[in-house]
Amino acid sequence: MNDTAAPLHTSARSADASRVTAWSLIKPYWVSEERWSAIGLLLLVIALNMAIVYINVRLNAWNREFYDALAAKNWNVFIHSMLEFSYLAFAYIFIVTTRIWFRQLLEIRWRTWLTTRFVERWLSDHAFYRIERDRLADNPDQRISDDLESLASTTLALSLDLLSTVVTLFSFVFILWHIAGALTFTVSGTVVTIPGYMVWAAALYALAGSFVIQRFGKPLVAINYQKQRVEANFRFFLVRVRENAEQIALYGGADAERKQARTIFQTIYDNWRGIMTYTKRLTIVNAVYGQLANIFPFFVAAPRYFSGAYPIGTLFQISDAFGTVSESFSWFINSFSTLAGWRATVNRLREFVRSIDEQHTREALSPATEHGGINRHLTDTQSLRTDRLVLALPDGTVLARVGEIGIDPGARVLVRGASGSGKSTLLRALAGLWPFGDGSIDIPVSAKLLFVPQVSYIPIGPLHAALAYPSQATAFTDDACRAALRMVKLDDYVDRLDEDAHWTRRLSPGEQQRLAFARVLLQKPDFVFLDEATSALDAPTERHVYEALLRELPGTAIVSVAHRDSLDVYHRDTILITREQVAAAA
Ligand SMILES: Nc1ncnc2c1ncn2[C@@H]1O[C@H](COP(=O)(O)OP(=O)(O)OP(=O)(O)O)[C@@H](O)[C@H]1O
Repeated sequence: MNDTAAPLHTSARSADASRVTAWSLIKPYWVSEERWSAIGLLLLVIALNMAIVYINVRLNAWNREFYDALAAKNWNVFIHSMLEFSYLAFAYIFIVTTRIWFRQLLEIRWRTWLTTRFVERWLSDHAFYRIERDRLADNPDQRISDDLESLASTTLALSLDLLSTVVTLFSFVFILWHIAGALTFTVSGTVVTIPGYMVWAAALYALAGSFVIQRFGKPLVAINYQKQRVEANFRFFLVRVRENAEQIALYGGADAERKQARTIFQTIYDNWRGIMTYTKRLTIVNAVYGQLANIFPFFVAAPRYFSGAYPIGTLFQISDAFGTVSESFSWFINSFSTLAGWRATVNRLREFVRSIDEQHTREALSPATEHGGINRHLTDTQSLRTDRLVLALPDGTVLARVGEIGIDPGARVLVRGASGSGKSTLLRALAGLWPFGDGSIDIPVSAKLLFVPQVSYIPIGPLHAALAYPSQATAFTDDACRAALRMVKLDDYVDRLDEDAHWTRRLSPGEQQRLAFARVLLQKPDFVFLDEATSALDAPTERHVYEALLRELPGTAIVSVAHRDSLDVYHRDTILITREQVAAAA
């Protein structure tokens, strides 16, 4: 539907041009109105990270002093080392705790910002509706809750760790280079000297490990992506069973649901087996790498130690520095699965943003909109009018030729037609949800339109809020709500406005339809469209609610879709919708 009358094909072209990158997901927060507090927190966390690196450097030097004191049986230096260790350890504990607190604070602030923006975009311009109708992206709920949480936390973790690692690496390479010295040996009579040989050994050791891990761990990216999807599908299935518990129970559908649960869970199982396979391989490589790391530095440093180049304290200091350097080099190795999960998250969010950006593309590329689709204009008139309106399906099949209709204020119009002829589709087009077809619709710009489907959405919460929906609960006084409830014969609920409940489960379908009528009475729209809104009511109650509507809202145009003749008396005009193929076949 083309509310602004901009041609559909223009939005399709601009959507094609949009490219979503990981950076375009990360950057907006850091240049937003919250940027100064965000950057301030980030700098604080970085400073605390640097303080930890500094303490690690001090602890490394402490190794030499401590082990040399042990070897020399020097009590005074030993005690001094112990004291030094105590205050270094205390500072370490304090800084690590403060750092995690500020990092988590930054995380939740970033996530809040992201979530607000994503929810806003998802709920704007009917994106949430198009995404479901055209199946543009699966499980938006998971992307907004899990993926955004993971984007904020993992991006921070990875980037802050990377920075600490680089600083640690430089500090310890410097230490290792100086304390371990050069290795000199003779090959076929030629004297070969390798300066800072322990650093090269650590780098080679880590790079070899990285290479092997890369090879073994790469498929984890795709498997992790798949994992989030299958988990979300299963959760969605369970929620649907929960939401439709009564219908399933009445149909005796537990067996069917059990089979379905098994089938969907099988995808989780298969995915998990894939994860197990690759985790096993990664664990073997990591374990070999980790175990070797314990002895490798001693092995490499041994020749110079045995030649008497340095005392035992320095050997331990070298071993500690070597461990830190190779650990820093191998940061990529240890972070591989985190990185894989992060990439999967980013890909899912990119796909989601693209589906929002390109939500109009599917409509624009549909054969049903090649002449511009249904154009909906807001005009300065009193009446709602259609001009050469044709309703079609997304594949271009013409559903019904509605042509010209006019609905004046206070009109009473009945929409009739066989099941599947396109009556609800006509209401969707009038509501701006259905662009497929041709022609135009003029809507009075200042008119309030209200659409009441056969099954109304009722939010979980206090009855007052459920009645006021989609307005805020405060929009209507308690007295107004009570009066509306009485008018639709919901007297039992008059004193329960503050009661919190899952009203869709609590109220019978007929009561839910009466609640929807009470909403109409409260909202007082200029045009109300009732799509089989009394299908669950008995004849006297149907009469009662329609009479209340006509009496209370005399100026409101009432358009009802109905199969039953009982509503004829409340309407003056009829629109007959005839399905095109049915007519042709006849
Ligand atoms: N998103 C969609 N994609 C393809 N076809 C659709 C879609 N939505 C509706 N239809 C088809 O459009 C036709 C008209 O549907 P609509 O709901 O307007 O019928 P209706 O006249 O209101 O029927 P009923 O009286 O049974 O409620 C149906 O055949 C339906 O299957």
